[in-house]
Amino acid sequence: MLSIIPGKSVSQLDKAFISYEGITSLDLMERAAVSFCNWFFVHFPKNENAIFIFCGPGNNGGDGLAIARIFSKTTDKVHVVYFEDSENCSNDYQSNFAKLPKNISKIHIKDFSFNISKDDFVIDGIFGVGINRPLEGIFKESIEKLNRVEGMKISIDIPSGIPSDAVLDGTCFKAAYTVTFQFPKLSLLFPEHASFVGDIHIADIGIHDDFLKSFSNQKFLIRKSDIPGLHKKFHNFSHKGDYGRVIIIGGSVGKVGAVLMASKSALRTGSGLVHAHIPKGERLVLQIAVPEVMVFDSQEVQDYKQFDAMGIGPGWGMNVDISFYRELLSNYNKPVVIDADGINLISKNPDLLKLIPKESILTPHIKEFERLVGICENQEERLRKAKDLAKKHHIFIVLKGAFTCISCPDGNQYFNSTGNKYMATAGSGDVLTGMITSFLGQGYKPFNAAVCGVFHHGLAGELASVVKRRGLIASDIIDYIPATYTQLDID
Ligand SMILES: NC(=O)C1=CN([C@@H]2O[C@H](COP(=O)(O)OP(=O)(O)OC[C@H]3O[C@@H](n4cnc5c(N)ncnc54)[C@H](O)[C@@H]3O)[C@@H](O)[C@H]2O)[C@@H](O)CC1
Ligand SMILES: Nc1ncnc2c1ncn2[C@@H]1O[C@H](COP(=O)(O)OP(=O)(O)O)[C@@H](O)[C@H]1O
Ligand SMILES: [K+]
Repeated sequence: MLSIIPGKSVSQLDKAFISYEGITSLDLMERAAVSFCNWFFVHFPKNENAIFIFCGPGNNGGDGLAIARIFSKTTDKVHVVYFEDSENCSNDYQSNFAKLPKNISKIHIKDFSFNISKDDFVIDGIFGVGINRPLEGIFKESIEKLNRVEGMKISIDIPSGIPSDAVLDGTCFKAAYTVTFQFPKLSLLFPEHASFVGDIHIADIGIHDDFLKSFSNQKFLIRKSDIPGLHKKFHNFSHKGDYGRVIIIGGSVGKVGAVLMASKSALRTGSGLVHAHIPKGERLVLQIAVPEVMVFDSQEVQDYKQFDAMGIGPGWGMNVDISFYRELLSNYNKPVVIDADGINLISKNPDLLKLIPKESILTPHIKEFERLVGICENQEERLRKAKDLAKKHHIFIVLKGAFTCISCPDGNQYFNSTGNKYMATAGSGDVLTGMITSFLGQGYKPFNAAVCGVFHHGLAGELASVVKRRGLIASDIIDYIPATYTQLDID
């Protein structure tokens, strides 16, 4: 897992790393600039347009200057727009300013015309993680002007204005891309910043994972390379019992599709035996749609303990016999997955919270989460409350959305890196419920089930989006679950 370091620790990290590597801070800045340019050249291989690089007074501006120098080797159309005289800027800024070649034009921001055409590049090196107050004066005015001009806008490390760990207060540069160094800054993952951050690329500057870990703040990004090691291996003589017997409990008149999608997803994720518990009158449709699923109503299930895992809540409605739910949670002594109305019912009956088996996984979207913990001002507050809830009740909270966050009982928080906007469609949460339930039933530890669930779910969505784009529906995600095993080379 990739550690996410708080902004205030970045300079300590920097110092420790350069002394460990035996390099200077200027060398590290050069690595950052080279890494940025490598990304740029791959992304925009045929660039013949002007590149305007806006450099603030700190090391983010220093990065901008080093980038300008590298660009100037291949084009004469590089313009540095600066805010402060070099002697008032950081040391590494000054060194890079002194190294600027002659073919780069240097313009003070006050003399800049903001005459930028739509094919030009606007590179934002105004502020990085060192920002410590909302923008004012010339910085605010310039960024507001830049947000109005056309051009391909790219931020270095973080869009100028966003604090690295908190929610934006005031003005911010609006980037189409953010090329961030070594790890994503926490605030890049907040929904409030989506329209400023654009697409995120993590540029490697050679600080290895183990080194980062010692500066981590219990926050991590889940990467592709983390996933294979979390999967169980099954031998060639495995039988369906080894792959788990699970049940999805939910459905109500007109909402049985949610159970259908969750149970089909559990099958596609690898469950050996999938059962569905839905109201009696709704059985036929599910049986016809997914004949592999065994369908029951509550009278027919004698003992829920026979199941290796349960997924509770898809399409359940609020008209549920709460004493049945209470008994279900009280008598089952293994972790369960709770989603949708399973969560909403807990919000209405908070005494249920303490009955949830330890290490269970709750998968709320933002609204469901706020029903549970109260309205939150922003993502910062949601993350704080998710962490507290997970610790207090010894459960996992999977707060869904872009960069879904898994809060763990030990206080760690893991952000998913797969998925996309096309997955914002009815039923995609039911698919996730089925997938996590399936992994639990296959004997995965709850943490591994949650991480594999969100990662494979997002990856299935990405694969389906290649052909479906805005037309993607939740069933398409299910169809692509098997392909995620191929992608990750998991047999
Ligand atoms: N270890 C790393 O991650 C590396 C970081 N580097 C770069 O260094 C950046 C951080 O550099 P700095 O710490 O110099 O921070 P910044 O470049 O963000 O600038 C901080 C400076 O701006 C001033 N300032 C802060 N908020 C202001 C505001 N609202 N109005 C006016 N002035 C304000 C501060 O007093 C300080 O002088 C990173 O974002 C990244 O771009 C790279 O050079 C290389 C390695
Ligand atoms: N913009 C997005 N980027 C990445 N994933 C997304 C995005 N929007 C939605 N998702 C994912 O799709 C799923 C939606 O779940 P949910 O809101 O419960 O949908 P539903 O209630 O319709 O089933 C979640 O897993 C969420 O993380
Ligand atoms: K920036």
